[in-house]
Amino acid sequence: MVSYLILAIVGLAFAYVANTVRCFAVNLAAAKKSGLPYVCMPVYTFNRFWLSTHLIWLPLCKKILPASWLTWTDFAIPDWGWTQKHGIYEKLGCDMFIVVSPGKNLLAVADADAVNQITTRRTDFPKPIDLYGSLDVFGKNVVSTEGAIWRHHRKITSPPFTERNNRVVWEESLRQAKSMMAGWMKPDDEVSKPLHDVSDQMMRLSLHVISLAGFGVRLTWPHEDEGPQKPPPGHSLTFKDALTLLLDNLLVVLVFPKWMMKWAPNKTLNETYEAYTEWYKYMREMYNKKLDDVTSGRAGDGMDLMGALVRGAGYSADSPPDTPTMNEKKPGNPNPSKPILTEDEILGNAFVFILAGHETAANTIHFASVFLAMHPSSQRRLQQDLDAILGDRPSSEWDYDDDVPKLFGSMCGAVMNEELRVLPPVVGIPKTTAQGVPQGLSAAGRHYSVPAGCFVSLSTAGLHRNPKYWPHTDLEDLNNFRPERWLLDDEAQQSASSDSQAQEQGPDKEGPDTRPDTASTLFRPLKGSYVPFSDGYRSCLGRRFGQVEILAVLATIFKTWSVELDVSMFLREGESEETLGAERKREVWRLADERARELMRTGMGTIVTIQLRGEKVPLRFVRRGGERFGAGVVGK
Ligand code: HEM
Repeated sequence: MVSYLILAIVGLAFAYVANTVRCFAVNLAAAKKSGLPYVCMPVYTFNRFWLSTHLIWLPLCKKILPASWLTWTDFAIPDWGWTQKHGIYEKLGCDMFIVVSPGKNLLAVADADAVNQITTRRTDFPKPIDLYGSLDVFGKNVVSTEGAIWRHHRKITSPPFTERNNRVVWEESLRQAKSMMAGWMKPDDEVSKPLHDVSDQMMRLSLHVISLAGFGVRLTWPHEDEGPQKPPPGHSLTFKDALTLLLDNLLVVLVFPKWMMKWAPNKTLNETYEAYTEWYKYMREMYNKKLDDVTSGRAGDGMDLMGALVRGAGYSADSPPDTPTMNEKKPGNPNPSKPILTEDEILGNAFVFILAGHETAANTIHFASVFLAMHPSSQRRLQQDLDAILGDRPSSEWDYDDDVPKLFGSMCGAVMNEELRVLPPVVGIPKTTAQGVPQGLSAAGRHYSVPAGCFVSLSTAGLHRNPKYWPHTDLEDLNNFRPERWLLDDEAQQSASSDSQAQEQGPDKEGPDTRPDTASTLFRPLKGSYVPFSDGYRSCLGRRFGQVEILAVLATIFKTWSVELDVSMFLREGESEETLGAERKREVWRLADERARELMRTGMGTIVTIQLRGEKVPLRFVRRGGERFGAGVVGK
């Protein structure tokens, strides 16, 4: 009996190895046929088993194998697109290459021309939607679907993203940013305490903005609340607590089945389940209220995402939900017996808007603050531009139509663009080719054939550092945050057309995105070389929403405050920042700067978006004029 078992195990192992070798040979042959450069790997980096155990095997391989056998380890961690950036393309001498493995071929792209072709040939290079299944927590949505179903979702979810609605985003962002700062400092304070949770606070700010602008629910900061908030009748958590808990434990929600979250003897799982069910209840209440508003002809305020989703699903005053023919009347409904969007799909879209919209913008504001603390002279230049644009007017008088285009075209826009260049929240935008259908692709005057069933990664980290596309002093300069690279000299500025961002409208519902990424008064990257918001048909729906929010928050903070690296951990006993001599000041700042650089180099990891996963960079905000570590002190 035992010998049969051993035989069966050996047989299975043999079959597994034989199949692995066969798959590798097939993928290698396809890569050779493609005409593209390729490198070989013994494992597929995104294989589930490898993903969960690579931290055990990799050090082991590095210990026992000779260095010449280890070239594949460059690609063996899931975040290799980030750790390698453009360096790997330089090493291989090309801007596109295939990583061949037994599981799948992967095409890595840092070529702008190829990116343009891929993003505009939607059916040839669709999204690998199996990767996005976990986003269907509440229902299918515009992010997790493809083909006709995606078109359907996109058509219904696009209308609220208009300039009129971005005005609401602007106003709420100004309000929330002021409030966040008030939570850190009293009106007479000159300096904040060391802040170790700036990223969490920015996340909260961004959540507050989307909550009001998207769903009409204004969220408050703890210092604005009069005592702890009570959940309303029928709820065990407040809306804010449910949403915050849900997003704080997002990974739990995406990975664990709901029954396990409910029944497992684990507090985090149980609490996350409670947040999940509570948020669902709130969204259903919001949905029902909106349904009532829409079917009785009452208009929604502001951006009103939920209202747009309900109206898009076919409900109106003429077609309340109990009208049997409601959906038959709607053009484009492939199956008249079913609603245009089901209730689950409406809630699914509401959830991904919050997910896609809050972390990306929050990261940008957080890292822009960290970078500005590390580069005081760029910060001063930003503040000079803010003074020139906004003068002495209080933020209640800042004007969306007048001021936003100017902010876009100033150092404020340059800081935002540069942060998104250096640290795009999505470092590899995933696409694929269909099984059985290779796809032609041309780049640098040559024609290639991308293998069928190939995973394609548009490497934002690589493209954004490709020396072909960016003004730079040397290669290292491309890794650095230098917003001044976006500023044009006077002559170039004059020849640039007058502000195109001011006239920008919402995204096209179905066509590829042809809108420029940046203001015309700043450096305009070659199309396809700068894609923090992706591009083409599947470009970000909330791009302008995010940009307006980021500009509003940066302007609010830096008009009044400066940010500095907190140096407390480098002070000796008895030392204080106020009494440090010039030399010692320079020394502690250098140490804080080095630590920040090291963390940004080694501490980043991707879960949905890229962020510092362990230790954070502590910051302090000081009233302008009271800086302790200005450009004069730190020498940059
Ligand atoms: C700095 C801010 C933002 C950045 C950098 C960003 C980036 C991106 C990227 C790279 C994609 C493509 C993802 C992929 O193909 O897998 C995307 C898609 C999307 N984003 Fe954003 N985003 C931002 C803000 C927002 C906001 C504020 C919202 C909504 C309120 C939003 C909603 C969406 C949606 C719905 C999609 C899917 C579009 C589709 O597939 O048709 N994003 N975003």
